[in-house]
Amino acid sequence: MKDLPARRLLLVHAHPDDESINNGATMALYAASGAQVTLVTCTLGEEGEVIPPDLAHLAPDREDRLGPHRVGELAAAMKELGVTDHRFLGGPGRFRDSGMMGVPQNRRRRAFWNTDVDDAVPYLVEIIRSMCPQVLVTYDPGGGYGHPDHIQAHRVAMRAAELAAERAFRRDLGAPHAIAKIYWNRMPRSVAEEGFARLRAAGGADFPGIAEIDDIPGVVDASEITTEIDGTAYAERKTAAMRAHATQIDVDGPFFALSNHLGQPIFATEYYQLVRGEPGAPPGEREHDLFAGVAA
Ligand SMILES: CC(=O)N[C@H]1[C@@H](O[C@@H]2[C@H](O)[C@H](O)[C@@H](O)[C@H](O)[C@H]2O)O[C@H](CO)[C@@H](O)[C@@H]1O
Ligand SMILES: [Zn+2]
Repeated sequence: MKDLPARRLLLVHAHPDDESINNGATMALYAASGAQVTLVTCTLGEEGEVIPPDLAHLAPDREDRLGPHRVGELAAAMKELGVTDHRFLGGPGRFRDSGMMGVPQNRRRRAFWNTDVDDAVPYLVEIIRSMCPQVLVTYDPGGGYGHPDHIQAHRVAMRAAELAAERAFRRDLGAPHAIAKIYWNRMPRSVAEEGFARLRAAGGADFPGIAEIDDIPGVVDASEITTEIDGTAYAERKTAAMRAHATQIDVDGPFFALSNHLGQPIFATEYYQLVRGEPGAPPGEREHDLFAGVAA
């Protein structure tokens, strides 16, 4: 197909930091294998909190310069993962971070949550039709943990995947392309529980508290998991990418905390649920490759 790499993976995320937390090892693994890894981030994370005191001036209720700063954090994180193709949906700053569910920022004019899905979708259709991914990764319908921008990123990603394949939809955005496999980010509850047991055994690391399992995005029963990607060889790259998001993530060895200072485990094996396309493993067995079963 054109002169594109043989394997092409597209990830759609809401804020700079989500990609490293959810898929850092997977992205590093496929980038190292020569696949094209394209990250689309829907906002700049303008409404985030700020962990380092010396950067507190960037906050949205102060200088409101957190968005541009996080663009730099994302670039540093991508360098750690070896990912060279990362884009903002509609260009940097088109859709603004909406804040947590229920805050007044949800209703701002440019808030991603306040955007009609069909106004955002064409920007992603154009990307899909230009890089022709065989695999798409995004959040489940609940956005992993209910953040409005995560829910909206799910909606835009799923709708764009559908319309990108429609022959009658906006041919000015490129030739139709059907994505072979679509996955949602998931975490088996049993693995999450084991991770928190490790954190407690380590005395909670250096964090003042420990997060709850339901703070981890996409936790489901292990029976829902179709695919696990063993990124052990890329654990240090994932951790380095998470450290690069210094305004949002505080890393302590194999553990981290967000700006709520509640410790969570870092997982080098990352889990997925195949929701569109044919599984690449026998019934009852998990895939160990997102491209399993995809025609070369
Ligand atoms: C991982 C993620 O999606 N982070 C979002 C989230 O940030 C959280 C938010 O600031 C919350 O108030 C804190 O308690 C929590 O610690 C943060 O992780 O929401 C932000 C605002 O929309 C967003 O910028 C950030 O990327
Ligand atoms: Zn997020």
